[in-house]
Amino acid sequence: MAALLKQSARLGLSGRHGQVFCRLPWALSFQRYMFNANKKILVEMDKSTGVALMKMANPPVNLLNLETLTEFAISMEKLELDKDCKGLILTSSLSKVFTAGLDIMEMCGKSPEHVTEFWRAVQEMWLKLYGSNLVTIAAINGFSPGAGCLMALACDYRIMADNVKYSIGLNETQLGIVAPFWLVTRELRPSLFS
Ligand SMILES: CCC/C=C/C(=O)SCCNC(=O)CCNC(=O)[C@H](O)C(C)(C)COP(=O)([O-])OP(=O)([O-])OC[C@H]1O[C@@H](n2cnc3c(N)ncnc32)[C@H](O)[C@@H]1OP(=O)([O-])[O-]
Repeated sequence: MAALLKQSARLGLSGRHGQVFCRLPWALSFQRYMFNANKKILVEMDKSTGVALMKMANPPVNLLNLETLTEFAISMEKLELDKDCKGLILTSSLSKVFTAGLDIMEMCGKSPEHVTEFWRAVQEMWLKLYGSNLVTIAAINGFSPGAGCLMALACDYRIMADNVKYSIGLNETQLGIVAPFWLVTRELRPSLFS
């Protein structure tokens, strides 16, 4: 994946929003930094390649709760502000789960205010990823139901571990959750709305 990004940079390929890559100056080579606010989202930025590796790290199944979604949005903002960052690989620190999707406990028995705040954070996560100027790659290294699939769809490229046990898909209707309109209109059935 890093090689894919490097190759894109060498060929001068454009990102989704017309961003053109260029080689990094020698002075920045081999520089790395890491950040994580609450350790649910780990980011390792390699300035020599311009590629950031972002790992979801919320065991046991990387649930996307309000805290994790907020941390994700902040991490994306930091990377967007880093002029050296050209690409992002989004993956999981867990061995067999990319993410189990939205934490359904955030929608169960909670106040309307909390649920509103939670869904706003879900939309913000999608906006940050889908609207990113970075070249984004989802490295799906395990199960990826519901919002895990949404995250993968929001990236420019998706690569999934070659294991028949792992599944990916939008299964939220089985839980009585309707896919948000912005997901349907922008990614699933765009031709219907253009
Ligand atoms: C598209 C836009 C809308 C999106 C909607 C969604 O994302 S809707 C969501 C769509 N997502 C799904 O439908 C995911 C369904 N989950 C799965 O398919 C499996 O958990 C797995 C295959 C991801 C991992 O299998 P595994 O054998 O490695 O792990 P395990 O199964 O033993 O789980 C460990 C613990 O996590 C708990 N927990 C899990 N998920 C959720 C959740 N979403 N929430 C809360 N809790 C959840 C589980 O109950 C258990 O708790 P316990 O008993 O320890 O207190």
